[in-house]
Amino acid sequence: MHVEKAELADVLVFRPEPFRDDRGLFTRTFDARVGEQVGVQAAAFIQDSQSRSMLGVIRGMHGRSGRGEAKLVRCANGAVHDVLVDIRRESPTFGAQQAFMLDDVEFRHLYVPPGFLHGFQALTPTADVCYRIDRPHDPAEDVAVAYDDPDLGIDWPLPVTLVSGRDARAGCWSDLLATL
Ligand SMILES: Cc1cn([C@H]2C[C@H](O)[C@@H](COP(=O)(O)OP(=O)(O)O[C@H]3O[C@@H](C)C(=O)[C@@H](O)[C@H]3O)O2)c(=O)[nH]c1=O
Repeated sequence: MHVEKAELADVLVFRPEPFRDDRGLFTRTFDARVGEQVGVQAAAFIQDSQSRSMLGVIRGMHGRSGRGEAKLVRCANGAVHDVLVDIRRESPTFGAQQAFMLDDVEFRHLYVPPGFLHGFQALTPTADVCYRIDRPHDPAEDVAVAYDDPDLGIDWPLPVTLVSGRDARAGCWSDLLATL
């Protein structure tokens, strides 16, 4: 498993080496020893989640107030266009965004430190995204910015087929900036 630094400060991309044969494939999805070498402690991730999205669905852009949460994100089935936005004022990449292809071919696995907005669009008929967080989910700390906010200007690859009611009502980037 290799680890690459993303363009966004402190974001890491874990790249496993899937083993394929006539049966299908085997891949490690994470290796605690590799994580430890780059400062990511596997034991910190205390809640695992999985979502399934249909083609064109967007979930995001979601963040967390307070001290935020760190995340490990991967796509176990299908493919997603995954987007991060750095919302850490003190960061050299504050306000910048980066997109990643997460799929069940390369199995890239993102480490996202606290202080980011996160969202994705499903690129396949179904896409299963698995993520682990280092604090229990608390809806009271949910922060959201509209996926189509013009100031954020995220370039989603497909027409949008569906978003949640919460995401449809999400606030704007400039309002979030005023709170940071
Ligand atoms: C995120 C989450 C949701 N839920 C519940 C709340 C709600 O009833 C139902 C669906 O929640 P949502 O509609 O908020 O799920 P979703 O829109 O998929 O939210 C997720 O989006 C991606 C982009 C992220 O980065 C995640 O951190 C998370 O915010 O599941 C939990 O119980 N635990 C959780 O950790």
